[in-house]
Amino acid sequence: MLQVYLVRHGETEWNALRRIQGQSDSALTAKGQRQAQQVAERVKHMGITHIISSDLGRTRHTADIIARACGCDVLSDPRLRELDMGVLEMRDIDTLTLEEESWRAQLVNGTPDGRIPKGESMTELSLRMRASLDSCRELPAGSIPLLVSHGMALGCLISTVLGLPPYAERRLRLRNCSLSRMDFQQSPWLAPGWVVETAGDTSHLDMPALDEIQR
Ligand SMILES: O=C(O)[C@@H](CO)OP(=O)(O)O
Repeated sequence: MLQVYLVRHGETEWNALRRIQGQSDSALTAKGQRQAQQVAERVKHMGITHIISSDLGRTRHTADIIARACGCDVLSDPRLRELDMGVLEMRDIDTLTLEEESWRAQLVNGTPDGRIPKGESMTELSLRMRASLDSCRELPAGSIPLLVSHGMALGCLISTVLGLPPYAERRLRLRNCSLSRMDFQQSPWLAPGWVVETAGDTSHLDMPALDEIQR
């Protein structure tokens, strides 16, 4: 049975300041680097064979820390990037105008093809995340990959595997450096496919991590 581990990157400067990143980037804080070391300690004896990361800086830095502990190289997959949040990237979440807030709301209220201007829809996000997950099935037998990605991106992936709409990710709390796992199950009794083994586990972190809206 293929097991795929999923890690959200460590806390960043803009996570702590409540600024929207999307496909823009900010550096890991000291706390974020410590979180990455702690998740690395947790997984280093799990036989991870491949570390596959979004190509954004915050995920690459987290992946490099995990890779050093696991003795693996990091492969880059841009399909694991965070949702493109268009014109709202780099903005402070708390100072959006009513109109801007209404664009953001389209991501979470099920508006068909809803998106922030110049940004990406949740359906587009879920399709590219699912394609990245599915490509793990092409790795050699016995591989145990670990994917390093983002809060909305991983939430969207887990939600859609469960048969929920992509925006159900709002109902999942995936804190910085939380660990999740999906298995691809071939069973004569159950429909073959992806199964969520665990989501958002932070038991390896020694201090509370922010959730993605830092409340
Ligand atoms: O892009 C962001 O600001 C947040 C949104 O949830 O995602 P992440 O910190 O996981 O990249």
